[in-house]
Amino acid sequence: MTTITVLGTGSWGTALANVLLDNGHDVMMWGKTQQTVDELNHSKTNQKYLPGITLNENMQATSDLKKALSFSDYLIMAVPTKGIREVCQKINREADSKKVIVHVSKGIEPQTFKRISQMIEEEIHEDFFTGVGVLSGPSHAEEVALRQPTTVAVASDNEAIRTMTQDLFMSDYFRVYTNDDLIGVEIGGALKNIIALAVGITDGLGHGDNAKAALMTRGLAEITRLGTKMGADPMTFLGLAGIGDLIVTCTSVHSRNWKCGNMLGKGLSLEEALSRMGMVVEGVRTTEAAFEMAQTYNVEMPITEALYGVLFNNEPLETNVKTLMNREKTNE
Ligand SMILES: NC(=O)c1ccc[n+]([C@@H]2O[C@H](COP(=O)([O-])OP(=O)(O)OC[C@H]3O[C@@H](n4cnc5c(N)ncnc54)[C@H](O)[C@@H]3O)[C@@H](O)[C@H]2O)c1
Ligand SMILES: O=P(O)(O)OC[C@H](O)CO
Repeated sequence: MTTITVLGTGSWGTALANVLLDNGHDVMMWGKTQQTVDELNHSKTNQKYLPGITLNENMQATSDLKKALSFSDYLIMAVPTKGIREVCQKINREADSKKVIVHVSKGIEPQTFKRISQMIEEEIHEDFFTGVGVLSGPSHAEEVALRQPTTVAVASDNEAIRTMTQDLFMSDYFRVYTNDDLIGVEIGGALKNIIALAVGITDGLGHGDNAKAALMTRGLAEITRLGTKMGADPMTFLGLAGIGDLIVTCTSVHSRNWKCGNMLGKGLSLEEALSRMGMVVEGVRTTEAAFEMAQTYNVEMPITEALYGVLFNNEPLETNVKTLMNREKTNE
């Protein structure tokens, strides 16, 4: 049995804590919302994020970060990309020992173009830092919390973090592969959300499966182009953190990014769609980052550019579909 601290009491942090508890580990969750913390402790549920699901009976949580950090030196960080730096700064204030941090978030920071492991490395003081990894792949919290078969990859430059994380999470319903391409695993997880938004839009517009397949296939080409420019191994995009996650996010009824895109396709504004979601839709912020990266590094990303125009410049959906279809003819 290992002690583990999970930071973030949203859908994904809760589902992953449940996997670790099912594996017999001693887990402490930390969240900033006292009501959710109380519910996890007393009802063993998290109705806002995982409605109708009863969690492991040993589920425990606290809103006291110092207590959560003194519980374990192995941290799972499960907060949206936007909150990563803030949580790291809080760790610097409250920690008293070195930590391994495995994050499970999927995004890239606009303007800096930083991946999440890079933000963590920048923010966490060396006195509190052992190393960083990422757990990613096709995995919706709603299914993991129901113990439905799921496969993911763990990546880190540190082999001990890869194998330790694999050992802690592996179970008969949660299979973990190691991967030594940290850049590729993080980029794949982040960029697939852009394509899922685009697929949601095309589905919302009433287009068919041909359009969906086209966006996924040409989307994977964009992800691979930018990813390799950032230093990823192109083969990673044919694995769980690449095409695997792209498939699930573009086709699952659980996907927040697909649902948000679908509402846009049906005519809602971005503000309306986001407020109806009530959960993080990482692809919106990542579209901003990837659009800027494409310009800066001169990478061709037509789907990302079209989506950026829709999300941030109020460009009409149908016009952008026509623009994509009528781009200069080219070779596949
Ligand atoms: N939900 C999934 O199925 C799933 C699966 C794989 C990866 N992810 C990724 O995990 C990350 C978290 O997603 P989620 O689905 O759990 O989101 P969510 O919207 O369900 O929950 C987010 C949680 O983070 C908390 N939070 C937000 N900002 C915070 C801050 N600054 N400090 C502390 N807590 C903060 C919120 O209170 C909430 O509890 C995202 O990057 C997402 O892409 C989600
Ligand atoms: O629900 P989404 O769109 O945030 O996707 C969640 C996970 O990344 C799927 O693997």
